[in-house]
Amino acid sequence: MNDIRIHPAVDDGVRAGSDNFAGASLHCHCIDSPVEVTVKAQCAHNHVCGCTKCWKPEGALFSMVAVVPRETLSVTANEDKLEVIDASAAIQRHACKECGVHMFGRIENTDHPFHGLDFIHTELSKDTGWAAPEFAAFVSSIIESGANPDNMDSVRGRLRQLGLEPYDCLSPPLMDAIATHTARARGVL
Ligand SMILES: N[C@@H](CCC(=O)N[C@@H](CSCO)C(=O)NCC(=O)O)C(=O)O
Ligand SMILES: [Zn+2]
Ligand SMILES: [Zn+2]
Repeated sequence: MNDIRIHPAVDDGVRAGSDNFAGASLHCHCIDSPVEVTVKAQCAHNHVCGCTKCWKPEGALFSMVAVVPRETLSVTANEDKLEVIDASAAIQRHACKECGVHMFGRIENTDHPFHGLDFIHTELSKDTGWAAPEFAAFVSSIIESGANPDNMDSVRGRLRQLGLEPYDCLSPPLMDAIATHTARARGVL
């Protein structure tokens, strides 16, 4: 089961972040003039994601993605290299045109439960203070990217071994938050 590679940041064990960490800068993979994004907050809900939309480093089965308050994030270099991958998606992912790395995902729909939060890939920072991933989301979705359906027990077993409980959507607290937002929007709560 150990030969299942989830993501480079977790394959050798999940590393805890630092308590008094207040953010750092992220860079894309360009050697020349990399895009720089500066975040002035610790991230929250860091998780590995199996969905087909999140950016994954070469060869990784999962992405690793977290959220920060939108107002704590700014593009501080080479913003002209960024483009939105899919303007129709709930999360508008701003990626570098040259290296393809996603620098941040932003939700512009003010009715979306996670409006106000930006999605970032903390591995793009050389700083190790970022909060560690806490769970695995959209695990079954890796099959949509071509993962072998017969391997799913091993994948879920490896995730549990790493302390990353596997879910086929988001974690229960986040799913409850989405449902609460929806119930309030419908006036039933
Ligand atoms: N099976 C689909 C699932 C895609 C999906 O719903 N992704 C989630 C989580 S991404 C971060 O955890 C989501 O919020 N999507 C909204 C969006 O990406 O715009 C697939 O794999 O494509
Ligand atoms: Zn780049
Ligand atoms: Zn995802």
